[in-house]
Amino acid sequence: MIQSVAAIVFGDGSKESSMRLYPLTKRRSEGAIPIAANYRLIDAVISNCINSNISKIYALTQFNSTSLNSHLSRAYSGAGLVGKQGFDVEVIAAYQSREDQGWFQGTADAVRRCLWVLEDDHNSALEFILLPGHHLYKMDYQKLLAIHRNSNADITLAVAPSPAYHFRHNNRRSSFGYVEVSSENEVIEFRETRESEKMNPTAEAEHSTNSKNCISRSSYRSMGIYVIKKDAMIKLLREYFPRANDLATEIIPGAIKIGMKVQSYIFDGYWEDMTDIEAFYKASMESTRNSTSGYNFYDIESTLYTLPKCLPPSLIMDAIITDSIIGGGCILNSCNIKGSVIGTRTRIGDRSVIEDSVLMGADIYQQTTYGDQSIREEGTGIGIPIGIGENSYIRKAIIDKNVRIGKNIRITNKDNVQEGNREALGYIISGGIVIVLRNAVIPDGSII
Ligand SMILES: Nc1ncnc2c1ncn2[C@@H]1O[C@H](COP(=O)(O)OP(=O)(O)O[C@H]2O[C@H](CO)[C@@H](O)[C@H](O)[C@H]2O)[C@@H](O)[C@H]1O
Repeated sequence: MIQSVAAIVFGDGSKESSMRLYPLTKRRSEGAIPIAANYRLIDAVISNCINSNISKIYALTQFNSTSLNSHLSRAYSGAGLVGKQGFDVEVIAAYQSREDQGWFQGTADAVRRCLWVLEDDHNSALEFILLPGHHLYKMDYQKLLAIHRNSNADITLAVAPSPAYHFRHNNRRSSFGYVEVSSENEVIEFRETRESEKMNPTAEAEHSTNSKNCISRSSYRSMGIYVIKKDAMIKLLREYFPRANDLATEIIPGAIKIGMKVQSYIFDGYWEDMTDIEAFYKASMESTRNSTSGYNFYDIESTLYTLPKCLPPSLIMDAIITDSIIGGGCILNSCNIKGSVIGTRTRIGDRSVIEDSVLMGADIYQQTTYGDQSIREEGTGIGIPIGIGENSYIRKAIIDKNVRIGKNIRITNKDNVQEGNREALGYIISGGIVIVLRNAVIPDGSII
């Protein structure tokens, strides 16, 4: 286990950052979003730490953090993580004190206000690895740390080639970190680039020679992942930039300006930073295919950990299921499921068809008999049990947790709406994908 480095995982900081995956973040932070039937997004980053033998992990949480805090402490604290003794995830929820009034104002402010914990005598870390908590990727952080140490850098950024995908589809993205590096991969320039300022994608991919400085340059996208020497971090946050709130827009460019050594680690593996609903949907659909693209959930060399649950095996009766993943404890009657993610404790009624969709499942098994007519009031939604009723058709949708979907409904985005807020009716359409809100009730016969 590496004792000299500790990880700082960012939960979710603000209303703004939580909007990119809205409405999945209406009542939870980004890291707590269920993914691939059995997991939460934050499991990917925590598992990277565990698989990289980083034993001390601080999770800084603030906005909509109840379910994230609960998942982290139940899954990874104390005896929760079976067979992985010595690992510790410490949740530091945003707090106020006599000196520090108000909430954390950004990533730099959050770290600064937790320095007293990070500086603790019991904490032997000499470096910190700072990680966004909602990205889906596998990275051996030891490789990143090796680059950082071998180049004797103060800060090392993980960077990725900029895929054209982000330029073509990502209209809602407000900013990303644009990095220029020298032929030795030292960072020459870092700036957080607004959508309107984006460089031409073809030009960006090209390597260029800066005639003035005679430096060969290449451009990359920052992954928002940083290794920082403890001393440098304390100096940057307390002495040089005591009022800076944000790491990306203030601290990193500031460090380059004052001459600190900022190195880059080029990562060319699968990485999805979940910048919007379309990205989440795409990553979910990839999880249903046995292909080399996408996140490998089946890699025994790097286990994806999560909260162990005492769930019975899924009960599948006369159903036809293709190209799909099914979580634990589901009850699937005579239904047809294709290209879909079926979350834990999902119930689906007879003759229903689910295609290219993500069902997040349920937190509880309902005690009512499924479809009990005696408690149903037609057209009102009253008496509809959690799950999908019989004879319903759902295509290209995300159904959040604990949703009660009646019988004979159709969710296919029949009018081909691209963006639409129908929260009062229990759903939102984003990028042409219908998202049914957590706990929503969709009455019998509804057509969306
Ligand atoms: N006060 C707070 N407390 C706890 N958590 C907080 C927080 N404020 C923010 N966070 C979390 O910290 C992470 C970074 O969030 P930011 O909003 O600062 O940057 P963004 O994700 O847009 O871009 C970043 O990541 C992209 C890659 O996705 C880079 O390109 C870009 O340079 C970089 O700024 C997110 O996981 C966010 O939820």
